[in-house]
Amino acid sequence: MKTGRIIRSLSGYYDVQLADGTVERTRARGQFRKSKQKPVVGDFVDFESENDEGFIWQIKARENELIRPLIANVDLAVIVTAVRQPDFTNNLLDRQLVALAAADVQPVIYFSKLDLLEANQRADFEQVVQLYRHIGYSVVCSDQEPLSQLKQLFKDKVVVFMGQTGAGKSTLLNQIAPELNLTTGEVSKALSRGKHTTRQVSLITISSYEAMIADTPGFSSYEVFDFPVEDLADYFPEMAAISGQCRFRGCLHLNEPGCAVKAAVELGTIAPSRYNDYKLFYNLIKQQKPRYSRE
Ligand SMILES: Nc1nc2c(ncn2[C@@H]2O[C@H](COP(=O)(O)OP(=O)(O)OP(=O)(O)O)[C@@H](O)[C@H]2O)c(=O)[nH]1
Ligand SMILES: [Zn+2]
Repeated sequence: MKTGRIIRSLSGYYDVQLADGTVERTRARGQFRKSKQKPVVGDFVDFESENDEGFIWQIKARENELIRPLIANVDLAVIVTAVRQPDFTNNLLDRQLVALAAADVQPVIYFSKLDLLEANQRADFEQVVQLYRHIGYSVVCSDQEPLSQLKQLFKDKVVVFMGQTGAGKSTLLNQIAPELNLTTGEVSKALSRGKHTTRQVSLITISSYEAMIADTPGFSSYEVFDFPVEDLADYFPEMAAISGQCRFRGCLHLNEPGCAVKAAVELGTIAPSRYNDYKLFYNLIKQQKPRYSRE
């Protein structure tokens, strides 16, 4: 029996990479389908394979799992966020941060197109950069030697890229891995194929970064929030850090007296934009059809 990580799946076959870097082809047992457990790219599996034939016998427990693209055990997600074309909005970035936190995937914020800002606009935008850094997020700016910073963050990690169309995902990926040769400036083929066909994500080793990169972008802003509304504050790190100081356990930080979060907003230690997005997302989740109940 061998153990490795699935890096690609193609019509019933899986390419599994072993610790020494070699790749072997194998298949999933029929039994997985019956139990609704299906191996996905990123999974660690025990398998057998000889001359490209054999079976996966066991899927190891997953650290996390993204649905679009379907991939398991992701270490980092780079949220590519343009400051212009399209214009930056806190809402979109916070949405993606919340979605990643709910999926238990560590985010990296990458601000692209900073070169399009005039000097005074760039100085103003630094407040946004500092706001997110202060919360504790890793923030990389396109005009501050981004590649060397990303290199440090990516080491030994499995990385997925996400972000709005036109945000600059392909452009950034081309800088990191020119060998991928992605088309930019239009809906790039390599990155968008996943939306319309059954083509699956592959994990590609980028040796100069000592990292593996998913060649299909991750979910973007249009996700519904797929968790109970009571969990929302957990996904705002600066709120989660102080919610224990609220007078009431289970405080939703809306109208409750003695709310430490609201006090922090008034003091300015929590940014109004973040708290507004919290309230906005709270209402959005409330309006969604209830898929979770806590009874
Ligand atoms: N000035 C400037 N333009 C950029 C930057 N990054 C990307 N662009 C441009 O923005 C446009 C969109 O970039 P892409 O890399 O194709 O964006 P994408 O996120 O891959 O877009 P989709 O493939 O539609 O998802 C292209 O014309 C790029 O040349 C940047 O840092 N500065
Ligand atoms: Zn509270």
